[in-house]
Amino acid sequence: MSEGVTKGRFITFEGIDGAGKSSQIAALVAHLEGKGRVVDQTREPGGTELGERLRELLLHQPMHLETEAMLMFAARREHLAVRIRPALDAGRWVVSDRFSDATYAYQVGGRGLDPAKFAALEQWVHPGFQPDLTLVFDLSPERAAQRLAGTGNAPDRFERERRDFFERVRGAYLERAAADPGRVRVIDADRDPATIRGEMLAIVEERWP
Ligand SMILES: Nc1ncnc2c1ncn2[C@@H]1O[C@H](COP(=O)(O)OP(=O)(O)OP(=O)(O)O)[C@@H](O)[C@H]1O
Ligand SMILES: Cc1cn([C@H]2C[C@H](O)[C@@H](COP(=O)(O)O)O2)c(=O)[nH]c1=O
Repeated sequence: MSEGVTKGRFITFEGIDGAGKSSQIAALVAHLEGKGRVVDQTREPGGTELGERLRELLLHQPMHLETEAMLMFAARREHLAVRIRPALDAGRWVVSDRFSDATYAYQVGGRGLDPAKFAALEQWVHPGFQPDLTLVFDLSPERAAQRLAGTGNAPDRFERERRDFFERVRGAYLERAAADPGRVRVIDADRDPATIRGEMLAIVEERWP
């Protein structure tokens, strides 16, 4: 990296549907921009023209679980090539609503994908590359379902899953956090938004004052 260019950082947000990620992403982006960072906010599946088209299929079209996992990684491959890597190389910060931990949680934990197949896809698509920081918003499926019901939005294919599916997804996120505590931080999302925001910003500030 040439002198004078600030190194870009890659921060990802994770959690079961309805845990409250979206609300907090906006707060983090505003905080980082307030500190003069140039931030690229994005999401998965999605973040590119092709990725957004794949998102439509993934959220609405029934498919085999391995097809689902491979399409998640296909969208991610494009996202890395077109958006994430160029932004980081240019010194920008990238804040993404989900990345590969979501595939581990939803497809391995939730659907029962063979973890060796997940590891092979991860190794193919981003060998040796992980987010600098991952924030997992941890909430019970019961509370998350109440929150989602309150939005009045029509549920997608994932949001229509049963409670036990989300229990497994939640468990897989916690497993992933336990395996890599330096990168993955768990935030108790069953609190008021201001308290959650304070803890989230403290974690980021501690790492990059
Ligand atoms: N801490 C909180 N306490 C109570 N309600 C909350 C809290 N955080 C978010 N909500 C509300 O819960 C709903 C879901 O929040 P949000 O869209 O941020 O979740 P999400 O994790 O991004 O969900 P998804 O992954 O499905 O997009 C929204 O109506 C939001 O206003
Ligand atoms: C990246 C990724 C996502 N999913 C699921 C998780 C959510 O239910 C949707 C995305 O919707 P969001 O409201 O924007 O979070 O997709 C998944 O199953 N596997 C993945 O890798």
